[in-house]
Amino acid sequence: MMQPLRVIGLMSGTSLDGVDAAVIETCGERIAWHGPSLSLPYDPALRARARALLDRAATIASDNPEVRAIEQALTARHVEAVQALRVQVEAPIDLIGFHGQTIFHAPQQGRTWQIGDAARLSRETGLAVVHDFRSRDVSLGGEGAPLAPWYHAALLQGRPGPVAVLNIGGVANVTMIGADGTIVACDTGPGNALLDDWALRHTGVPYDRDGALAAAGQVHTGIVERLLADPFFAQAPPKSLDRQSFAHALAAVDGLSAQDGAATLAALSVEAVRRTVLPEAPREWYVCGGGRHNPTLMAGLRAALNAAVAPVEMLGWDGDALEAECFGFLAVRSLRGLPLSAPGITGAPDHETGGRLTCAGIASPGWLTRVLSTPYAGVPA
Ligand SMILES: Nc1ncnc2c1ncn2[C@@H]1O[C@H](COP(=O)(O)OP(=O)(O)OP(=O)(O)O)[C@@H](O)[C@H]1O
Ligand SMILES: CC(=O)N[C@H]1[C@@H]2OC[C@@H](O2)[C@@H](O)[C@@H]1O[C@H](C)C(=O)O
Repeated sequence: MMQPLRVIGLMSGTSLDGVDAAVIETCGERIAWHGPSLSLPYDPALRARARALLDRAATIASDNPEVRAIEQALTARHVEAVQALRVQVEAPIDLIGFHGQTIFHAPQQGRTWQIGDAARLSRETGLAVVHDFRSRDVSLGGEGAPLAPWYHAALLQGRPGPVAVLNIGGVANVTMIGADGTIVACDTGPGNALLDDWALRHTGVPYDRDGALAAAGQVHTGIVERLLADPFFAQAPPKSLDRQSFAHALAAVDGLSAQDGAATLAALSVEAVRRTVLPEAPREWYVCGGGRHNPTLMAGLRAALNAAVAPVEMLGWDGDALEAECFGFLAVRSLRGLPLSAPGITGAPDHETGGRLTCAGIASPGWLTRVLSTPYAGVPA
């Protein structure tokens, strides 16, 4: 068994609220230690600039000066996150897993785009960086997302299925571990993104804090049903979404009161989860991501799913750090050539690895040889 590496995982999700960073010790198959974590918010101006990119990312060139300027500003925030976390850990860090900021995701066009300057991150921290986790999967015909399932499976090891982990970020995604350990995963639909955009427009606050707006409104079920008629919802996994895939839902609720619009968008997110086509009905749903802080979404899920629904804290996990930890875990898997995806997860043709290593300005670390020569012990049960 390989000695675990001490890794900082960095995730900046589709909510565009900031960078989550977490320390994890792992060999890429098991988790030896969950270290400290933190979140560094983007300032509102940076968030607004990044948000503005999303609507035009499909047609912008990769060397567009605004993209590159935002990329540098985001990278600087990631460097700060690493430095802030490092002072909390006495022992040295071996590696960084750097997701980057997704600004466009269209696997059917062979394209997924995460911005972030891995070479700068490596140079300014003096650490090796694994990044670009999704593009190999997409180039092989996979969805490139979700990639958290191997981490969810490692966390759930030994827990009898069928059990589901639901991440409610800007987009929501589920991992289901079946009774025989089979992993099936996909994005379920919008998570918080539509609610965030709606709340910003109507209240000036970029999210529906504690679900208060939605709780005070009426669900317009006709609109929810019309939106759910989109073939995405009846499609079996694998499938994934861009943050903007359901931006037209905002137009569908236009004209409703702030409360009714929020209630209707929250119901869309919940109903999309309920209708997700899974091979087995999970008996337990464990929820991570910012959406678990929204009591209206959580109450909706409890009412809609014929199963136990609880935040992942019930299992002793940290639902705000989970995705950042995940990219630390996947960084080690990438170094070892272990799968990041699989046919039942992203629709990749086989168990596929991915990610790229960037070491800018640091000597070849001794542990790298050790990692690369450690045989893979097998697919985690
Ligand atoms: N107290 C709260 N009440 C309601 N919503 C909340 C609360 N706290 C966080 N959220 C929601 O969680 C979001 C942030 O969630 P999270 O950090 O999981 O998203 P992300 O990682 O950016 O997304 P993704 O998983 O899609 O990449 C906020 O934008 C907001 O919508
Ligand atoms: C393309 C992309 O960045 N997708 C994200 C997004 O945010 C949630 C959902 O959509 C999920 O598919 C994925 O992130 C998680 C961490 C994943 O890959 O598992």
